[in-house]
Amino acid sequence: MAQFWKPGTEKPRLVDDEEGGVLFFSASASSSSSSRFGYASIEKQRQRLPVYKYRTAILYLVENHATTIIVGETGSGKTTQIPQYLKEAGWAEGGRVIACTQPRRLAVQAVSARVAEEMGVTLGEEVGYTIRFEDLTNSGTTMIKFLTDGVLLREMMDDPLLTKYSVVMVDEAHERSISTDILLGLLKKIQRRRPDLRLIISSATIEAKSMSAFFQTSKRRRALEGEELGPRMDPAILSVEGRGFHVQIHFVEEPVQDYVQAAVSTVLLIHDQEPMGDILVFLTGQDDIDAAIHLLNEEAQTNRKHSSGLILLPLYSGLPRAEQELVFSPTPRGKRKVVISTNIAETSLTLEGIVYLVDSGFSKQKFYNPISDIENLVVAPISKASARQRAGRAGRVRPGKCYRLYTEEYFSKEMSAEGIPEMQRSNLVSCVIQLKALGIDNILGFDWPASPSPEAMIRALEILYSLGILDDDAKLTSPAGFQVAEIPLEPMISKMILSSNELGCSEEILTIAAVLSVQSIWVYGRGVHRELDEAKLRFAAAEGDHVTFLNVYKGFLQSGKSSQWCHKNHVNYHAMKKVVEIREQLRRIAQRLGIVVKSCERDMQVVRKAVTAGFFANACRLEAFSHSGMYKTVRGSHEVYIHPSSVLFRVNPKWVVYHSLVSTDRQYMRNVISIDPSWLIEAAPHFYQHHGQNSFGK
Ligand SMILES: Nc1ncnc2c1ncn2[C@@H]1O[C@H](COP(=O)(O)OP(=O)(O)OP(=O)(O)O)[C@@H](O)[C@H]1O
Repeated sequence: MAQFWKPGTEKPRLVDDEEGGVLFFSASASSSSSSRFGYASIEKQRQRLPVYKYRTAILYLVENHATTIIVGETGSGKTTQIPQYLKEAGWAEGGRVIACTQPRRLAVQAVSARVAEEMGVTLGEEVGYTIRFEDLTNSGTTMIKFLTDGVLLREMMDDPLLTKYSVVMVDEAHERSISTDILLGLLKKIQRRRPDLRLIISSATIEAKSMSAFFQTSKRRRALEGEELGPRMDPAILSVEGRGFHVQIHFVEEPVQDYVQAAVSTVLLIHDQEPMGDILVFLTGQDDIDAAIHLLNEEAQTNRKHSSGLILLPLYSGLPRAEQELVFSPTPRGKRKVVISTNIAETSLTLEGIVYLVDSGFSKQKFYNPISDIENLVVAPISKASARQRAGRAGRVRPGKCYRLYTEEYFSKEMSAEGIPEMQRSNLVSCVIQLKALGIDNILGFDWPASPSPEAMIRALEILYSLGILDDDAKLTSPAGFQVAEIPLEPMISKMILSSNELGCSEEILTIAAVLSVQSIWVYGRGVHRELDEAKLRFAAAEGDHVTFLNVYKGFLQSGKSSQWCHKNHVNYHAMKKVVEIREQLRRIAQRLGIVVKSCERDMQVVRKAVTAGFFANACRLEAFSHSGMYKTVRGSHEVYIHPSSVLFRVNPKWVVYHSLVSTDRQYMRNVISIDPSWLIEAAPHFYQHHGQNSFGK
């Protein structure tokens, strides 16, 4: 096992701040920084990385084993160096390509840019990348290609044996996203047919033994498949010792009550007391991030001394590219960047100026209950593996400090070692459709690194059947099933888009699909609830949130996509720009699938019908005698409520469908639209009749 960061001996204490009464860390001033970091040519920097000493060993193992598992500290050089070693050793000769997958798009772009820079080539030529909706590779010249694991799965639809790749490196495999797990299962299958293909599984925080067990093939099978002719089929494990720069770890002495407030206080404390260097803060989502930025801005207005020179940069997946890229730009002299991020920045990224890390200890995670068929996005504690990855964003080009907003005792005794694989806590509708599209019919018998529950599988099959995506033999229907598999969105959204074609409202539905693909188009902040509610009223539509989104989108376009307009209306400018980007991409895909992009003008009934056609499984009915706004889900009879952020909060129409649920003290429906129950039977007769709930008395 790799060595991990040791908690610092120096414990910060929480003390009362005299001026503001907020709680601060009391950490002593940092030791010298960057003594080891001076100017060095890129070649020298590469040779200094811990992985360099293992170059020969890595190449030997890859040559001789079908699968090599590499565990090495964060920042030791796995992602940027190994693909280059492979290329230098000839694995990209003869038109073959070395692939390196990442769970996240941002990491794909950042590491490919870095590798192109190290190799002194133009990004998109010898080194390229592909992410959803964007391909920066050259089929004639690209030798090293970075891509998301989801994109590699999509490539398998056209080329099931991935014939153009000589090596596939599945990086950050500890994340265990659904795509990573499907990919691992399929790569294992491909290996049997392609002894020339090599796999590398890498991470700083992976359980190498269990991964190795997954790739282990029995001796009998090895003999049958003629191992003596090819590489050894038993996986090799290599542990890369050594780390970049020291990161001092600090824990709070007492648990914090409010991690957003504590994160803000810590940023201000670092700014007050520590030498220059940028700060990276991990919170859970756009709402937390907006709240933290709001608090820091308030601080700037009331107490300039505290916060002058801070440049605040949010970072989350819903942010438009241009805004995301600001986090990579150099910090102006005399300033300090504060990047406030979700776990999008947790793995793989090197942000050069980062010296200080603030870890809230939480992230938003999906949890699915196949019995109730309810999937929630909840704020939940992270695992030790995540905490180590977060700390590892510092100490990459100079020494760093990591402030954990949880106690050392909690970390060592209560935090789980690894997260639960996404496969075991998600709705599997998207996963099943992907496997079906890849021709895997026996999904229950598929060789998974961690098996999903059969209940979740059966639920998914049933919903896909009701959506008209699978037929009686559980095969993709033609054309609907194949079309839905082509659209890189949740199948329910894809189905909504297909239905909008028949209903003549695809213009509107593409906008709604784009808005549902970003986290929120509203600006949330502490103390601005009333202003936000008033702003929402300006756009609110009696039909519900989806129609309200159309009003906001129209207003945004009419304003000439103005940021002032957004500011005035509490609309998130970044999110709206992202909506415009995604909508354009969806429009192109829709046209390719033969969908006629057409507006229904003011007929919102067809828009609601199209939403119902995709989301009928999320239908709910208001309890007749409930004054508290209690709904019951039509399938399963679970108690749910309209989220206060919805324009239908307190309006409580009798029948609604929702897009997603969030769970706090209750189960709340987010993005809700009112419907007529007769549309449910129209949209999914099987689904409701099957559940014996076809009596929709109005
Ligand atoms: N954009 C960059 N600017 C400056 N240095 C960089 C950059 N990207 C990488 N590096 C240097 O290369 C080192 C290795 O980075 P790399 O991403 O290969 O490590 P890794 O072992 O894959 O880390 P992780 O497990 O965190 O993904 C970093 O620690 C840093 O010193």
